Amino acid sequence: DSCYGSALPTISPSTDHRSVPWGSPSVHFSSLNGTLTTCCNSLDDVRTALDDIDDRLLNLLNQRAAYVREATRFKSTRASVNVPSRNEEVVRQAEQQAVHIGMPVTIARATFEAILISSVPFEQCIFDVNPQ
Ligand SMILES: C=C(O[C@@H]1C=C(C(=O)O)C=C[C@H]1O)C(=O)O
Repeated sequence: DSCYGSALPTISPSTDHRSVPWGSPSVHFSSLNGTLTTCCNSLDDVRTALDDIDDRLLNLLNQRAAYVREATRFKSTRASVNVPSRNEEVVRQAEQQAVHIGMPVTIARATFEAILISSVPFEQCIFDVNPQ
């Protein structure tokens, strides 16, 4: 729907007070034995799933930080640590992939902007603490 685009629409809610849960579970996934499962039946169910995904994201971000650290080894000057054109390419690729896999583009863009505004200072710090 319209909330998956790169610009979010401003739409006032059709009703402001709803009996919960409204709608029907919208997360469909294959469980271990291959049967189709849906989630969720409670806010606790939702938060348990989010906590699990956040843990996996942190592990991936840890791996990414290890490669960012490695990139520093190929930079000869501090000024060459930050590469704005490459930063833009990383965000643009994330936005394009988001469209491709049908995920909200606003989330992809904001997430990768946050990754870059934290990765560059991290890489600069690694550069600074490693005198040659
Ligand atoms: C990792 C690099 O260094 C910096 C960090 C980047 C990143 O986290 O993806 C991208 C570009 C650079 O600003 C690189 O040059 O590729």
